Amino acid sequence: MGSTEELFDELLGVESELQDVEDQIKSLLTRQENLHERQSELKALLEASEFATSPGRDLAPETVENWSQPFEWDTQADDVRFNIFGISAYRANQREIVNAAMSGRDVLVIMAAGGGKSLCYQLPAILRNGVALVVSPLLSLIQDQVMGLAALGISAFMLTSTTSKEDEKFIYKALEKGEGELKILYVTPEKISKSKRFMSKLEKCHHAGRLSLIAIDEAHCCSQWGHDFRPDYKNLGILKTQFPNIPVIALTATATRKVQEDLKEMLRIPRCVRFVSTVNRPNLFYMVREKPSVAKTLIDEIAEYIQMSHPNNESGIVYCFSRKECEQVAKELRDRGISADYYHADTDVNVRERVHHRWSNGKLQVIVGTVAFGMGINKPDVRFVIHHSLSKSMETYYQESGRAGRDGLPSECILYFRPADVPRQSSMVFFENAGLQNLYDIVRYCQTKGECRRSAFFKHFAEPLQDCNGMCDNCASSGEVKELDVSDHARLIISSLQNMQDNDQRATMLQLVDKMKVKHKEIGPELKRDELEQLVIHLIVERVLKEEFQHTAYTTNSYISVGPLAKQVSQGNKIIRLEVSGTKNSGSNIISKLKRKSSGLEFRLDQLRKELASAHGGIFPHSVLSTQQISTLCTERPKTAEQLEEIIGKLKTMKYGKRILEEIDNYESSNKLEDFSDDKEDRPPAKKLRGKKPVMIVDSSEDEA
Ligand SMILES: Nc1ncnc2c1ncn2[C@@H]1O[C@H](COP(=O)(O)OP(=O)(O)OP(=O)(O)O)[C@@H](O)[C@H]1O
Ligand SMILES: [Mg+2]
Repeated sequence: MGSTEELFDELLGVESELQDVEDQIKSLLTRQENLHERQSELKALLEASEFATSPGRDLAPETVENWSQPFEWDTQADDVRFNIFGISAYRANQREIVNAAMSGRDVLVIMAAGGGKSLCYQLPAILRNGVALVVSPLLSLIQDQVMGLAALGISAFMLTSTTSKEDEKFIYKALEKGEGELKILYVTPEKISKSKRFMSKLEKCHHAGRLSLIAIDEAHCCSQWGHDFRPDYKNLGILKTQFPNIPVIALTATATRKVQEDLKEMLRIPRCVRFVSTVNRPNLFYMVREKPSVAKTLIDEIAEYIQMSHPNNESGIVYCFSRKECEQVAKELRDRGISADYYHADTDVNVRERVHHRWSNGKLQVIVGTVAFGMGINKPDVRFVIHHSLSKSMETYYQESGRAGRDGLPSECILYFRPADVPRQSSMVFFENAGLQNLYDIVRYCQTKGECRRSAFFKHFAEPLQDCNGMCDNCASSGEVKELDVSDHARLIISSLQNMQDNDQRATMLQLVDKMKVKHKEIGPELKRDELEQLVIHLIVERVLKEEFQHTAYTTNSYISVGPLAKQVSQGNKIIRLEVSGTKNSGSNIISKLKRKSSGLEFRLDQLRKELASAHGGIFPHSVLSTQQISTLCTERPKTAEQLEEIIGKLKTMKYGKRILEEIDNYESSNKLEDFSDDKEDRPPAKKLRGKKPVMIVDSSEDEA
């Protein structure tokens, strides 16, 4: 036996080795967990892509039933669609969905934002006898819908915390006794799970055979895998249990298979007819811009884009990373003459609603918001969505950018990317389920210079590729993309990092790049600072490096360390290539091409719809005329009520026809006169461009009716 001292020394050694082993076990367990997670994700993706490419599937309804054949309600459905809704033709899958619901089947509708899901349940609700129940997650969405339907003369009500006693009485009477005219009733999910009184009235309505259908809008809120999970949505399965013979129509824009399967189970509609439309939004132009490192330069660029491409006050959204950034960006845009305001979770609810309302009515051009400005956005004519910083995943970016162009007209989605934004986001999402994985997916999207942006969405949602038709910067630009072999740079980065790690030092991305800036010159080709930053991010995404997180009392910092694939690069088994643009910033050419010119008549009809909307109780301008209808009116130029009816249907012609025809007539006469002078169309007043002195546009108080 050795001396006590020797024993003690050995004990220390063993303890330290044990600690080492425990650390290794911990890190292996984390790795195992991550791998399991990725494994199941990959399996789900594979399954989805097998499903997507299996013969006979072309994104059409998967059942053998033929929902496109003639049905007995065709004529009546066409009449309501055109003469009440003013919609001249069905979009993809709409007619089939209406037919399945009219046939009494449960239906699951997956349709991209703006695809026209509302019509799919509103039309059967009008055609079927009785009251349709619609569950929707947000008060603001419900209010918009009820107001829109009221403008069409459809008897729609909502039962929420804001409903007056009088209306509540009317609704309960209508449910219980069938008195009064009630066609569509909107409720929030809380009503179903929390109000016994409501459920008992609904029961009576059903018992008397007056419950026509149940629609569950934004149905992805049921699923924890969706992006807007709402606990009260979990209980909606009770509707099918209580009313098994009433068709349920669940609608969502979220495409992942996992969420779809979850929905079927939670809503208890296992045998529903499923209609999946493509995730593609062909009218959206996707583009990624290099984000200038100086904040002011970036705002100048954004302001210039808005003023040049959207000079007629066309609506837009700017998404920012933080609340403070929202406030700053909104102010800076105002300083440059753009009517902008901010929206985030810290703003007072009433102020927030006011901002949203002014924007919806076209009185405010731009909302600068955080992700909190989300689901309640119902505005169809958002012409641009700008991301001041990257989103946290492809899914979120798809949702946020997808708020543009819901009316199907060309709109732009611009994302400003710079590598330094990656650690900012990653230190927020690293603890989320697959948070880093999701973030790195969108980073890959941003860094791609040679591949179609759309293809990233198709891959993400496991859908066969479709043509982009030049509707993204990479497809539209003829700018040359060079691929550099930067494996030597990568090796240098790895060895420096290894060195630092061995000396118990660590570096953030910026510190690492600073270090490399000096060192890498010897190996060439020389990379610029921003290219070195791109490279470090590229290596993280490729798992050659990895981010590690350190918490302080105030913040979480991201440090870079050597990742699982570093060895392969060091040993020369993996080549690292970096894409760099041949021509710098070819995007600006595209931005100037996006410049829009609207005709004088378009502007006049836009003004008219705003005026008519105010005069008709402050409904939304797009409820009077959609932007698409305005553009048809500009080309067709109807002269009689009959001609107008062909375009906008009976109801709208009856309500607004006289004024619309007058406006077109006035425009034509004034233009005839002007034809003799020059083609000075009566265009909207040009917006003041940035001068030496900042121009503040303060919304006048007459705005608010
Ligand atoms: N067949 C159609 N033809 C022309 N416009 C249509 C048609 N169907 C719907 N629309 C219009 O498209 C716009 C978007 O419709 P809707 O609000 O129903 O979309 P959504 O699928 O519910 O989108 P989101 O997921 O964003 O809620 C509306 O202005 C609507 O009037
Ligand atoms: Mg909708």
